[in-house]
Amino acid sequence: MTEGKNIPNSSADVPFRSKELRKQSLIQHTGLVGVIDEGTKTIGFSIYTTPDFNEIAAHRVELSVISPQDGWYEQDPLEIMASINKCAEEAIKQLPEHGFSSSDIVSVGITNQRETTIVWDAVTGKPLYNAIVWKDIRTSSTVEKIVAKVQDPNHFRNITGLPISTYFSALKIRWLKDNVPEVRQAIRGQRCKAGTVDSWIVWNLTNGALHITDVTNASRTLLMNLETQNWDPVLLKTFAIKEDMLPTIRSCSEIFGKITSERSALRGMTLSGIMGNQQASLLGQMCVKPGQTKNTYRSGCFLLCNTGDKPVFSRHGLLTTVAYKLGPQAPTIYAIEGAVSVAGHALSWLQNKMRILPDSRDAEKYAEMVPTSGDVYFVPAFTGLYAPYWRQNARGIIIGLTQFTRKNHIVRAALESICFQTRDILECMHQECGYEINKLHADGKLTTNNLLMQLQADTIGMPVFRSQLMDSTAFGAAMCAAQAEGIDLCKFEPEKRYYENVHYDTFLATTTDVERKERYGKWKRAVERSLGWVIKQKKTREHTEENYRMLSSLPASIFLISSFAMLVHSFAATAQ
Ligand SMILES: Nc1ncnc2c1ncn2[C@@H]1O[C@H](COP(=O)(O)OP(=O)(O)O)[C@@H](O)[C@H]1O
Ligand SMILES: O=P(O)(O)OC[C@H](O)CO
Repeated sequence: MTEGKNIPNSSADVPFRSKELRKQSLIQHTGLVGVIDEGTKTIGFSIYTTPDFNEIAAHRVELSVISPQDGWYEQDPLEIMASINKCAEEAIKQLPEHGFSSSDIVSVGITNQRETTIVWDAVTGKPLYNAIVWKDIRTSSTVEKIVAKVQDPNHFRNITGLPISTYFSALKIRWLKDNVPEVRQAIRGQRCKAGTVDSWIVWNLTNGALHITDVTNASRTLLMNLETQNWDPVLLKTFAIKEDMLPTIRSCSEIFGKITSERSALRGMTLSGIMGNQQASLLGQMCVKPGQTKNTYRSGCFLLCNTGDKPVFSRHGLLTTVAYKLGPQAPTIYAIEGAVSVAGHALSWLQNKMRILPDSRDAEKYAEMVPTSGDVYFVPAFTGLYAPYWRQNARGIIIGLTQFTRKNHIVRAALESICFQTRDILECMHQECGYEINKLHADGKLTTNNLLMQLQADTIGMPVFRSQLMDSTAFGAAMCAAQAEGIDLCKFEPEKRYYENVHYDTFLATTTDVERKERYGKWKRAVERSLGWVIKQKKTREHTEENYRMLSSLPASIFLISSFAMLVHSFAATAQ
């Protein structure tokens, strides 16, 4: 564990890849690569030059979330496609000012929020329900039932690398099958297709010609066998899912096919990369050697540690996942992952629900107004806790309040909660892999918060390297798409710094071992108190199939109004 003085900015004058650098570049460009970056909150399309990977054009839009009841998160699959088309169109419009046109785009890659599940009708191409988002916990009772039956939440861990949890796609597909009559009907008629968001995007962009996914996304479904990298018959049987509903599993980087959708400005271009967004940012952060670790700070946090060509199976609740497979014949590289379900989302909550922050971007300013959190600890277990606790029955707490507590202390405690949760996972990774993790690569929107980065270094006692390429995700996906055989826009050689425009800011720890131990001990005590709060999952009216049938038989407007009323009700309840 390193200690030292804070060196905030090593290259602060270059906030992100500068236009000047691009102009001076002597590199002979080999073509452009476009990336669809479909995140939970934001959808974007970015265009990079190759082989130097400068982002020369981008457009991003926010994606709405539908939350019909507590713990349910849905998104509109049609809005996802419309947003992708909009972003591609707008980004392409920016090309002429850089001396390029859309015909220079040689290849397109996709990177997406993982686990989120969509089912659609293969004949009409229409979604049969909203996308069920990864953090949705409507399947809690099914998880409980399955775990009770197999007697162990880790029953499938040696096959999939994952515990049985609401997080993964298998549970969501099963729920859709059990609760949505249209889905059952489509299954009976053999017209039901299911997949993660990448599959939905590819299906739409190719007018239904391709139903595929890549091995990183497939490894998050709880249906893929990590060894064979095929859908596993035992798991398909357990969740009663037919293989013909599921996409074909491919590598992350190969020529998949042409974009044919007349709605897309990308029509005629070649699709050659697909990666789950957290794996893409691992690649984008150049964490290509065993032991190299990154954390992406967004609504949630996702820490991945590269474990090389052998999967490491966790004993402490981390996930084993495919990191990347850069071609059909390329070796499969694995990672061990810990996810923090509520990171930036805690700030959004303070902003939108508690209204003690005007904007989550003000968190730094507010937290800096107090020297410490005043011994306040905030465990944002809104939907339970993920790794290493895996406790669905935990709920959020703010503890240590006194008459002197101000909102600034709570904001600071929210930032610290992100750091403590990160430390929880790093400690586990160290125990699981035995690697001496001695630095942390950081990216994601939240990393613009300097105080958060400093608190992170202070909490873990090791340097934090913040990528100035805030979007390592899209960057990783661009490299993946650009190096596909037959495209050959670049060779993936992380040692050769084609990517020399990637700058890092370094934050060094300023705390002592004793201070860190004391504060972390208190965090652990706070977590203890948050566990087991939910005694029994309440079966609300809306959970029942009968009620779903009733709602779906109502005219859409009434359904919308009733959903809106529920939403208003929940807002009102939280505002009180
Ligand atoms: N400048 C910022 N400072 C602090 N928090 C931020 C900042 N920008 C975004 N956030 C937080 O990051 C989260 C959104 O990150 P984003 O990358 O857009 O979303 P997602 O992870 O959902 O795709 C929000 O929860 C917000 O609170
Ligand atoms: O879109 P993000 O950044 O919230 O990422 C979501 C993850 O892929 C879920 O596992």
